[in-house]
Formats: sequence, C-alpha cells, structure tokens
Amino acid sequence: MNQKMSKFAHITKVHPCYNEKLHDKIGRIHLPVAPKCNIACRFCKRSLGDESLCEERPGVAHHILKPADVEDYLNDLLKKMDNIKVIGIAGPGDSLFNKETFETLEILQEKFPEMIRCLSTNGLLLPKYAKRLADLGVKTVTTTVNAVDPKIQAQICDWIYYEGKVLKGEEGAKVLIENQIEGVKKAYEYDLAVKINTVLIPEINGEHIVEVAKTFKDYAFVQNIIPLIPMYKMENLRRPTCDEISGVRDNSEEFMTQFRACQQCRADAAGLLHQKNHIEQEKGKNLDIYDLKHFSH
Ligand SMILES: C[S@@+](CC[C@H](N)C(=O)[O-])C[C@H]1O[C@@H](n2cnc3c(N)ncnc32)[C@H](O)[C@@H]1O
Ligand code: SF4
Ligand code: SF4
Repeated sequence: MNQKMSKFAHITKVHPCYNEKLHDKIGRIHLPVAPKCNIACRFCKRSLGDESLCEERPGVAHHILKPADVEDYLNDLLKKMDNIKVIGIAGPGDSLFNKETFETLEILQEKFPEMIRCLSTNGLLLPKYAKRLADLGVKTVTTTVNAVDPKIQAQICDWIYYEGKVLKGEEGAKVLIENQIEGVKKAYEYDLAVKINTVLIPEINGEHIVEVAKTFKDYAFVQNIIPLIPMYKMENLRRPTCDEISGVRDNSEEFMTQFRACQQCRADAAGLLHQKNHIEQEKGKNLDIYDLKHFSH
C-alpha cells in the first residue's frame, strides 16, 4: 500500500464511493441544502419540484432542505435505513457557495458525529474553505475537474463568479483550474480524501482526461470518470459509448485509481447506491411517494 492509500485506509473501509466493493453494502444520504452555484457548466440543468421526480441524475432534488430541518429529516431516515454510514452534500448547486452547507455541517458534527461527512464541489472555493471543512470534521471531498487546460475548460463552462466578478471563457477557466489544483492540494494537506469527478464529453475532453489524472495523482485518492448526460447547452452532444468510457478509465488508471460504480445520483438520494429499487420493493409502492413525504416541509 503506498503512502496515499494508507493515509486514507480508514475512509476506504467504509465509504461506498471510494470502494466499489461496498457500493451494495453501505448507504449514503445526500442532503439537498445547497441550491446556488458560482459557475456555469454547459451540461448542468438543475431541476426541483415535481418535474424532478422521474429524473435520476445529479443536479435534481424534490425540495431544498433547510438546515433547521436536517436533524428531523435524518432521524426519520436513519430509523428506516440501517446501512447508512455517509452523509453528503452534493448540491444541487455548489456546496461551498451556500452558507447552508456550513450550517448543516455544524449540525452533523454535533448531532451525528459517527457519520462520515462528505461533500462535492467544483473546487472554486476549496482553497478558501479546505481548513474549515477539516475543522468541521469532513473526511471526504469530491471535486469535479473536467479539464486542466483553460482552452478546453472554456468549452465546458461559460463563466465563473469569483470575488464579486463574473469572469468569462478562458479567463474564468484559468482561475477555476488554478483554484482546483490549489484547493485539492490543501485538502490533501488537511487529511481530506479527495475524489476527482470528471465528466467525459467525447468531442471535448475525451483525449485530455488522462491529463487531469496526471495533474492530481499525488493529491487525490480516486478518480470517478462519469459519462455526459447530454442536456441543456450540451443537449446536442452525444453520450460516450461504453468502450469509450472504459478506454478513458483504463488510460487514466495508470495515474489514479478509478471508481467505476458511480450511479450519477440525485442531490437528494438516500440509501444504497442502487436503493431506489430496494425502497420500491420494500414499500410495494413507488419511490416518488416516499420522496414527496420526506422532501416536503
Ligand atoms: C450537480 S453537481 C453538484 C456538486 C458540484 N457543484 C460539482 O459540480 O461537483 C454533481 C456532479 O454532477 C455532474 N453533472 C452535472 N450535470 C451533469 C450532466 N449533464 N452529465 C454528467 N454529469 C453531470 C457534475 O459534473 C458533478 O460531478
Ligand atoms: S459546478 Fe456543479 S452545480 Fe454548478 S453548474 Fe457545474 S455541475 Fe452544475
Ligand atoms: S453520485 Fe456517484 S460518487 Fe456520488 S454518491 Fe452517487 S455513486 Fe457515489
């Protein structure tokens, strides 16, 4: 086991998104407390309310949960699910751009200290908040990095909002990439286990993703290359084929361990990574009713 692996062995033993062997044994709950985002990815369409109910993808949640409701919400779910070990914040916007994320983490630290706290971010604010996350007992941070070349990143994200200014195109892309690199290094120094999410968009970053793996190989624990779900300003692009996904993962694996079991979960997902079916079977009725009940407040 190399140094990086042993540093995070305590996490990989229990986190289903850092260890594929656990994905059907240990569950996670995403708390949809963070609606706003500070960058504009061309593939990202966030949806809330009833229109989200039939969608199984990132960026959707039936309701935004208020931090004040988190404790009751979790107590209720934890009574029904005995396999949960991870509580995460995965948007539906950017976790670090919403003060509710930090309020929620404080509640988790005080009321649910035994749960692994996890969040996902585009990384723009990670240099600023890495220490605060470590102080709040967060153990795992997913950072989405789709390119490390501003020319490529500018084709994926239209603008960023940073320190009071909107920075467009390559100018914004450069700042985003610099902050992602600095933020992931800081997170590593504060003992946070980082997973790099990378959206595979065949025509844009297919050949380039291996550079992302190379750039982060000493600081991130695992990379999760996920296929583009063509939508919003990328609705006319195609989804990568299975062979393309495997090929890009195989190339990147030379530099970073690959996670291959991602379900591209909703921002309000709860249970095992495949839990939707389990709940349907257990309850004998469809999950939407379950969602409505638990996401209403
Ligand atoms: C909705 S984001 C929320 C967390 C944070 N803002 C981020 O970008 O990491 C969660 C994940 O969903 C991915 N995602 C969003 N829309 C997608 C799409 N259309 N196809 C594939 N992945 C997508 C993002 O790239 C990110 O890795
Ligand atoms: S950073 Fe995350 S939430 Fe924001 S636009 Fe990109 S994918 Fe969507
Ligand atoms: S989206 Fe992927 S990495 Fe995140 S909880 Fe679901 S399976 Fe795990």
